[in-house]
Amino acid sequence: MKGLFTALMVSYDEEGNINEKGLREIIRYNIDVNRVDGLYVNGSTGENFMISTEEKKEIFRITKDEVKDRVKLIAQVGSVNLKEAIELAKYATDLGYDALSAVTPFYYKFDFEEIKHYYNSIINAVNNKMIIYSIPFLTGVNMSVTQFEELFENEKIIGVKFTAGDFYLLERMRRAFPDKLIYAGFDEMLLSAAVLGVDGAIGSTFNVNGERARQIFELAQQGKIAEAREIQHVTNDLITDVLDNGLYQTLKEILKEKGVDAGYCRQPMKKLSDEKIGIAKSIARKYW
Ligand SMILES: CC(=O)N[C@H](C=O)[C@@H](O)[C@H](O)[C@H](O)CO
Ligand SMILES: CC(=O)C(=O)O
Repeated sequence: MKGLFTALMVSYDEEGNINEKGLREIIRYNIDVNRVDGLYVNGSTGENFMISTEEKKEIFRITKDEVKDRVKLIAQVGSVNLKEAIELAKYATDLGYDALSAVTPFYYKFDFEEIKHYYNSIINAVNNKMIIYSIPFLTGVNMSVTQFEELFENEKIIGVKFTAGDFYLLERMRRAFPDKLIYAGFDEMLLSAAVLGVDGAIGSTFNVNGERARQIFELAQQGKIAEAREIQHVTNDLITDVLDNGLYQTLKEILKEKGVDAGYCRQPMKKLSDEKIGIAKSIARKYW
């Protein structure tokens, strides 16, 4: 389960319905061109927190059907609705997903005891493994090394997707948990995280920039830091341009430029203006 995982985008049509043909094209592009080791399905990048339970299941089903066993699959099932999270955990496990992941429960200020109960309830309901999805800038949930340690006492909890810029905490986690899987979550900090010894990375920009991400990660592992840094610089020029123009919408427009029917984002995310579509197209020309 080590390596690079794309946080999979989902193609929606202009009315916000899942475009199955487009989703399958995005999946194939990730396997054939980005050549990632796996897909992280129904994360933030999949616009998971704006869709229904049935739609989440449909995306899990289509993705597994398209991938078969060609790459590893992680199903993000986390939800403030714990019953939904358990239902999705069972569904994805039955489909044959290699691991589950769940975002820390958000919106209400759950205390640690509640968070721990949430993770153990999900993973103990199924015969599968759990990767904690920690993304404090969106959830407001910050956990300490000691709290991660308490969660990791459950052997079915095998790792964490660490989407934060706190490299002190990341180093402490690597030191404390040499046998757990740590995935870097911010693509713009991939090199720094790789130097600290993460096992892999999960990223939205890998939908278009998988090849450069691979180079950064592997060069870092070989100790070729100066070379890796040059590729991180280009990658971050790209990421800065994408973030300035609207993250998920721009990634979808770039995919369209590459012939992939990536569709639109789900409302309330807005459509890009014609001007911004033009900028997205120029980004696609500039970096490829
Ligand atoms: C919220 C979100 O999309 N996070 C992604 C994964 O953690 C990242 O891949 C970022 O999108 C990316 O690093 C750009 O900031
Ligand atoms: C990678 C990431 O944050 C996500 O899509 O869940």
